[in-house]
Amino acid sequence: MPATSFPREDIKILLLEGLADSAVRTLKNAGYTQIDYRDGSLTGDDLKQAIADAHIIGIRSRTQLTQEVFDHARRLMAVGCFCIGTNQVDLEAAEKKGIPVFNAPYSNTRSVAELVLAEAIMLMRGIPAKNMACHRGGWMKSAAGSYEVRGKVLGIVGYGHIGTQVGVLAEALGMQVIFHDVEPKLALGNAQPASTLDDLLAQSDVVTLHVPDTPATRRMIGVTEIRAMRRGAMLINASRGTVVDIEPLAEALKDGHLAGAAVDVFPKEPKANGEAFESPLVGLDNALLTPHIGGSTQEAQVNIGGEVASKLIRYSDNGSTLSAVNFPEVQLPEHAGSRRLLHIHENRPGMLSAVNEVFSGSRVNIDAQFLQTRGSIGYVVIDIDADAQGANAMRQQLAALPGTLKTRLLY
Ligand SMILES: NC(=O)C1=CN([C@@H]2O[C@H](COP(=O)(O)OP(=O)(O)OC[C@H]3O[C@@H](n4cnc5c(N)ncnc54)[C@H](O)[C@@H]3O)[C@@H](O)[C@H]2O)C=CC1
Ligand SMILES: O=C(O)C(=O)COP(=O)(O)O
Repeated sequence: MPATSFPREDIKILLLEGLADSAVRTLKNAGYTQIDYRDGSLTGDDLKQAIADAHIIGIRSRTQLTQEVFDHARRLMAVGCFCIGTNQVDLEAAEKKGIPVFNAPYSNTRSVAELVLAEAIMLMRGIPAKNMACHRGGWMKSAAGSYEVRGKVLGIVGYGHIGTQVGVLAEALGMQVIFHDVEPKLALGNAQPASTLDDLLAQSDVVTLHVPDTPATRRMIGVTEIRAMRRGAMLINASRGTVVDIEPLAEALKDGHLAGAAVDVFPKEPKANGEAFESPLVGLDNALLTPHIGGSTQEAQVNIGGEVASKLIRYSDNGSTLSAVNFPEVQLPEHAGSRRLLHIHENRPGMLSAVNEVFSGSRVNIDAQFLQTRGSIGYVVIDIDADAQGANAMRQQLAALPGTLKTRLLY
């Protein structure tokens, strides 16, 4: 195993939110032994204290990594989001500190899509209310308000990885798929783009949301949009709780404007199992509520554990940042025979020449150099022919350059 800047067993890894065993196994197999594994999420001072000495942190969707938290993370070099969404991380704050953030963009896509399809069927059959009635000793045997999904219109808002999967599965059941996205998208199967969001809302029997949490999607489904949906239509939200205004949704379910809703994500979610869940939707028989488990399947979690842990290891061992969400992406070859210097800096004119200046004044030979910039940061990787001491001296000179955010040396 090639040596890294300091021994792998000295690299402290904090894993929160009960990540799958595959994450721990992958890290241990690569030689990382200092793993602080915790089942729940952390907040406030507990999080700041726990992250203070960590070199790598792994989280899921609950842990909020804010600017303030990053300010306490003195040694942090990488973040792994063991999920799709990265809205829980202040990506700009991470970027400004030279910390790449990795996620698993596809590993739970199918799990969410399957749940959504099942929910579409459940809602069209009025199962949430019938199930509740049975639990209360009632019997609601009736075809009133119960429909097949075949031939019905499914409106997908956000036609990305999950949205397209939902569309393909829904067509297999004979649904007619329309979609709305802010980007031009290749329509799969017989899906058709709606001309506007309003057009989609007006046409759909079931509307399902698959947009990320962004300033533009926050409360994008408010009272106006809910009332623009067809009377008796259904709404599914397995995206983020911020996307739907929950009070008007509760009202529409109570007054029958909407016949049902399936909601997996909420504006306020408990931080851990066992903490009380509160929502205006609680107690409504036509609301199918799930505790943010769209991506919580064995298959998804095992795959995510291996995928994100591997990305963190590659960055730690080799410097590669492929598929980082906030960082210049560099896919690097092995560096056997060379010492590798990583220099993360503010992306401003003259940085590269300042870096090269350091080498032109030295007797150190450069074997290879890679540069990539993105947004406000630049990332230079320099493979050099030097002994450990010489390489470390070069690293110190690079670290002293104005505009430097972080340097690392891989032996
Ligand atoms: N409930 C759960 O457990 C899970 C929830 N999610 C959520 O689902 C979201 C979507 O995931 P993916 O499909 O993988 O993401 P994606 O990035 O592949 O697709 C999102 C789509 O939304 C579109 N979009 C963005 N802003 C929009 C707007 N204002 N109006 C209309 N369309 C807009 C994008 O152009 C893109 O096509 C994630 O960001 C995450 O928040 C993801 C996994 C599990
Ligand atoms: O992948 C995502 O974005 C999700 O929402 C799933 O998050 P989780 O891993 O269940 O906390």
